[in-house]
This record gives sequence, C-alpha cells and structure tokens, in this order.
Amino acid sequence: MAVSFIKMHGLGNDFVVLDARTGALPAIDQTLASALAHRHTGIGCDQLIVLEPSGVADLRMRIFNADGTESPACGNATRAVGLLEGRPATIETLAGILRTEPADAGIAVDMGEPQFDWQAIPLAYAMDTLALPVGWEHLDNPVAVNVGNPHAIFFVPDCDRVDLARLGPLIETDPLFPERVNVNVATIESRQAIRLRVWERGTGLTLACGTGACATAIGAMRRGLVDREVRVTLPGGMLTIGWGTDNRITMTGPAVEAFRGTFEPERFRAAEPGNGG
Ligand SMILES: N[C@@H](CCC[C@H](N)C(=O)O)C(=O)O
Repeated sequence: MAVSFIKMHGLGNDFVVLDARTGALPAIDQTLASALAHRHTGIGCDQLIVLEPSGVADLRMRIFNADGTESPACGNATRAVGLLEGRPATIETLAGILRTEPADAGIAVDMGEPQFDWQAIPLAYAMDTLALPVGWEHLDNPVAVNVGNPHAIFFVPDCDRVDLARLGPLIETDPLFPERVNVNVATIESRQAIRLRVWERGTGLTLACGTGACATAIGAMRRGLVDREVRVTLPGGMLTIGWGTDNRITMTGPAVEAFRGTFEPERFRAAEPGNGG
C-alpha cells in the first residue's frame, strides 16, 4: 500500500503531513512516527502531522515529535495546515480548536489562551511561574508558560552563546517537568523584537518553534520587557506574536509546501530493530 505525504515547513521547522481525509492511512503509532521522522533511514522531519476528519472543526490535526511522542500543539504546523486549507479554517487539536486564515505575511493563527498555573504547565511542585527559583548552570529563573504545550523560557544576554545542544536535553527531562518541557533561550533586542533559539521536547534543536515563539513573547510581556505585539526571530526566520486584550495569542508568519511523494509503511515497520529488518 503506497501512502501519499506532503513535505512542508514553517521557517525550516519541517513536517511530513499525512492526510487521512484523502486516502487510507496505516495505524500511526510511536514506532512508525519515529521511523518516518528519522533523518537517515526515514523521510526525515521534525514532526509528523496527521490530518483527520473532525466533528467539531473543519479538520483534526495530530502532532508527533521525531521521537514518536504525541504533542497537543505545534505552531508552525498549524500555519502549514492553514496554508493547505487555503481559506479560513478551524483545526481541532488536543489543545483545543485553533483558527487560521491567510494573511499578507503568510498565515495568521489564533493560538488560544496561555496558561500560567504551575499545575497547568505542568510542574512537579508549586512555584511562581513568572520566575521559577531553579537553575541549570548559567541558565536560571525561567518563566514557564503553557500555550497548549509546556515551555520554559530563559532570558539571556546572547542566546546564540548558549550551549543548547547540551543543556536542552538536561532541562527537558528534569523531574521538575513531569511531561518534559520545550526549552527556550531568548534575548530581548528591543520592546518590539526578541531573538530566540529552541530545544524542542521530543525533537531537539529546530530552526524554529511556533509555540516557543508564542510562549517566549508571552513570558516577556508578563515580565514587562516587551510590548503586546513583538517580532520573534529564530534561526529559520521571523514570526509576529500578539497578545490581545481578550487574552488570546495570535501568531503570523510563513508556511511552505516543499514537495509531495509516497512511501510504503511496511518497509518502515520491517526496518525496525528486532523486527527482522
Ligand atoms: N515545532 C512545534 C512544536 C512541536 C511540539 C513540541 N516539540 C512539544 O512536544 O511540545 C511548534 O512550531 O510549535
């Protein structure tokens, strides 16, 4: 059985998109998701995105990290799916219903409301999420924000000088974060501009993280460091993030369809270690 896929990206954060609305899909589990995402032996992507019919929105989106774990939210993939829809659309996710619409700068997304309670991040212990009293070497006192998925944000003088490949996995898997965490290091450039790098939970370093940009902007706004609309520049490019008086986050930026192809799921299952491949 050949399965069709669409390769897409948002600022270089790349996706393999499978659409169950246009053709039958094999059962997607952690093993198949991580095999497809693998850079050397799979198709290669940061996240596998599965689109399904929805009873409450135009469609349903499921998000699998490169390690095969499922996440409730992915900002860049939401814009990519908005691009595929080509018109204003509602998308059901595990984090709620998101709204996308075409915009001058690409796709605009209503990302919903941020959460700040320690139980909602979630953290293992009660703490002030505006400045967690913890640190990992020179990274300390992060803000914690949940924008559908959990983020810790460290404000540093120069985010490009942080060894995120080493510190990211330590923080991601710290017992303080029972569901692990996305790790953001951010530098405030002005009241309208932030520079950001992200170590993504379940994936690692990516060129961009849409929810990371939202969480970082909200964290900086809560601390009074930036205005309520800000440009966030990641290694892969720039997003505009706003936090409205209605408490909702908007994210605007580009999305790209790269190419289309097919794959045979049996080959990926057979190639799994210990599976005779
Ligand atoms: N790349 C995404 C975030 C994907 C999910 C994240 N790694 C998690 O596990 O929470 C984005 O653009 O937001």
